[in-house]
Amino acid sequence: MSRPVAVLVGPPGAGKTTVGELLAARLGVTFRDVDHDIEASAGKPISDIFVDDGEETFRALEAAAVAAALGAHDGVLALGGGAVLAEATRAALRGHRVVHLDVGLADAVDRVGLNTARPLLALNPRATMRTLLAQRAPLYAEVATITVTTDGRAPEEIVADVLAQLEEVPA
Ligand SMILES: Nc1ncnc2c1ncn2[C@@H]1O[C@H](COP(=O)(O)OP(=O)(O)OP(=O)(O)O)[C@@H](O)[C@H]1O
Ligand SMILES: O=C(O)C1=C[C@@H](O)[C@@H](O)[C@H](O)C1
Ligand SMILES: [Mg+2]
Repeated sequence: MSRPVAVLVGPPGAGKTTVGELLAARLGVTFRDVDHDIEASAGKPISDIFVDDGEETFRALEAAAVAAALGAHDGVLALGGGAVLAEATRAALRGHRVVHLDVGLADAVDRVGLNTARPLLALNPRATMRTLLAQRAPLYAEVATITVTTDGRAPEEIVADVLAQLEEVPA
């Protein structure tokens, strides 16, 4: 049984994948992204899972993939932006070092752009992102042991902040 050195959560565009890869490199550990795990198991992109099978099926696959990765990965683990919606996942995160990458509406929309790989944001990205940030803020706060703001900051600077805060939080 392994446990991640850090689990990254946050909205789409927070930089979980970007910062997670850099953080893992700095720590000399491997990086794993639950979104990629789900795509590998399903054999298709997340956008196709949403279209073919629906969001409810995706969320069930996601909760199972998070539970599996939490028990099997000892590096940096990034969760999908909506993983914290599942109560079971929030419970499973207790006792882990969970880093919330916080991002405001303007930066999140800028970063996500018009990328249709994010099915929830394919229509009206700005309004959807605003609703999503408001609904999920309390959930990210509930699971986080560390919160790092990412607005207007380069990934390297965010990683340095995460590393400094990780040193202060017992493993
Ligand atoms: N701190 C940053 N400053 C500027 N651009 C960034 C920053 N972090 C990430 N980006 C860019 O924003 C986009 C989204 O980043 P990334 O895919 O890492 O986000 P994510 O949190 O993993 O999103 P998702 O939940 O959709 O997987 C990418 O194009 C990335 O290069
Ligand atoms: O914010 C969300 O609900 C999502 C974010 C992505 O990471 C993917 O997990 C998927 O597109 C759903
Ligand atoms: Mg990502």
